[in-house]
Amino acid sequence: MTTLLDVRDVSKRFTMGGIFGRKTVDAVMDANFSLSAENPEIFTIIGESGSGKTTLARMILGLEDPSEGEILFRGKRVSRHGGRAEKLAFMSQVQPVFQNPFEAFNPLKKIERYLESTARRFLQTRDKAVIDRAMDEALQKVGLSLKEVRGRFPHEMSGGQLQRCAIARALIPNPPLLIADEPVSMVDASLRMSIVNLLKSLRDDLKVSVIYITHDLATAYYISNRLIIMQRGRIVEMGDARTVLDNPQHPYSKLLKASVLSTDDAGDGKLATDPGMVKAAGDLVGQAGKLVARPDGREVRVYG
Ligand SMILES: Nc1ncnc2c1ncn2[C@@H]1O[C@H](COP(=O)(O)OP(=O)(O)OP(=O)(O)O)[C@@H](O)[C@H]1O
Repeated sequence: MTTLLDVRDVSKRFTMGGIFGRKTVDAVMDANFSLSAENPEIFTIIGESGSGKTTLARMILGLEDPSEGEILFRGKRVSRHGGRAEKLAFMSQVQPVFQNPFEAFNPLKKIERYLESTARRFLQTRDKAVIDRAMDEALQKVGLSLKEVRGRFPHEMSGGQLQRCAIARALIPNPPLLIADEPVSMVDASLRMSIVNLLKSLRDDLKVSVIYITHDLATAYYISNRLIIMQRGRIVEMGDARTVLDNPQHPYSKLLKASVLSTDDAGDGKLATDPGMVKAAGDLVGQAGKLVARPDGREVRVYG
């Protein structure tokens, strides 16, 4: 297997405050997983608020350096430092899609301006015909066209359409990997599934791998190949998405699943939790993980 992304023993500790009020947060602890270059997949990172999902994504994007461990993309170490050309080459391979498309676009700028500057930057050309073609191709991949988008400002589009434009922008350099951090949580409920299906078709039709970060177990179940469940910085369970979600092994994963089924808040993407159960699950985290063989022959790794 050729490895696309290799996350090896990665931890991130933030230190805040001065010498007297110093505080540290272990945002990510000992994360390990890898994605294959040959088999594009949707790899989901799930966990409630503050569990370290975004920090892990920022390290994969080279926006933060790990405190320990290393992240390799196609065998090369990902780092916040490095020259402009090196960064551009990396960014053409790994592109982010953020949560709020309305924040990703300046309300005073036409959408095509963003697409244009991305195309100019990655294709290293000023040729208008080449740039227009690249923009149109990327927009077609998300079910839009340059004709539909041209001349429009962000507020003239729905959240779903704007998120498609953000995904189109990310696709301009033809990256093999997208990191989508809660890409549907700010999109109208009625349009969410169309974005989720779009991620699925990027994987199936364009062979793009997607790291999908979410609170939402339902969409995770629907599109993911594999997933990891994070709690307070640690991966507590990892495996085939349906195997894990059909029959979670770790107490925290069980709790997440139970919370979705039992609270009204789940629709907002926030999971209500019982503090007693969270503590019980938390106490188990930090013990060595073990592979659990399931009767159907599949395996999940369970920590605790
Ligand atoms: N730059 C930073 N400085 C200090 N602490 C940070 C920083 N970034 C994140 N943290 C802390 O690290 C922990 C993990 O945060 P992170 O944003 O990665 O979680 P998350 O799972 O993405 O949460 P959410 O779903 O709310 O976005 C939290 O306790 C957060 O407060």
